[in-house]
Amino acid sequence: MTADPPLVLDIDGTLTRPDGWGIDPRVFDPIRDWEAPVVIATGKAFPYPIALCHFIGVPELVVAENGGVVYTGDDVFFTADREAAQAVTEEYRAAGYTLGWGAEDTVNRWRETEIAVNLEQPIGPLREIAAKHGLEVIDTGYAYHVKDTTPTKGAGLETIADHVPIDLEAAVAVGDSVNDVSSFDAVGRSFAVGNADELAKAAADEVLEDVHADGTLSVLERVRGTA
Ligand SMILES: O=C(O)COP(=O)(O)O
Ligand SMILES: [Mg+2]
Repeated sequence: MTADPPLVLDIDGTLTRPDGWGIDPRVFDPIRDWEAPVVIATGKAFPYPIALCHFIGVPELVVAENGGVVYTGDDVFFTADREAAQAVTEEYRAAGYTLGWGAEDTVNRWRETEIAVNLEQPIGPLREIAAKHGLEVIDTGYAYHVKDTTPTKGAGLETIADHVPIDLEAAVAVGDSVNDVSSFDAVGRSFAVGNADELAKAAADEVLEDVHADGTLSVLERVRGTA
């Protein structure tokens, strides 16, 4: 008997339309019909992947904020707090910069363990201030994330596997950027979409030719029923 392997899916760059922005609607049905757990592992704030699972109609298994927030379907785990990142961005603002998301800032409004900065803002001073506070800045290609160095998507996956039956050795991960490298290390098989950054490409077992959701859909077709 064959089964589907568990999946670990990144959002931005991975489930997005091949032109780069917005979820590609073609991913909804394969995810909904997948006959094994699907974990959404993202740098986005907690409500975004929860809403994605909700609207697709699958159980909420989520690693959010690059591992800062983990949800097993029953319990939420926080592996950092927002205060240090907040202090960094306050200093960044005091130096005359902005986070770049406008007054209401829905990107950070519900973010609990890190802060994201728009890519149009200068990263040099952000990195300098973050380093003074013992934090790191990672560039996902969609935002700069000011974060504690401890949380990672991969560690979040281990937390999920401690609480729900999911075999990470059998799991397949798809991603596009530096924040997916730890996911790739945590699972049995990993794929970088064609648009992935160099770090993700170097860490993946295989680099796909197809970009964004085209790449991810090709993986789903290939690994369906192979566990
Ligand atoms: O929040 C980001 O910058 C990127 O999000 P992702 O991890 O889902 O690609
Ligand atoms: Mg991504």
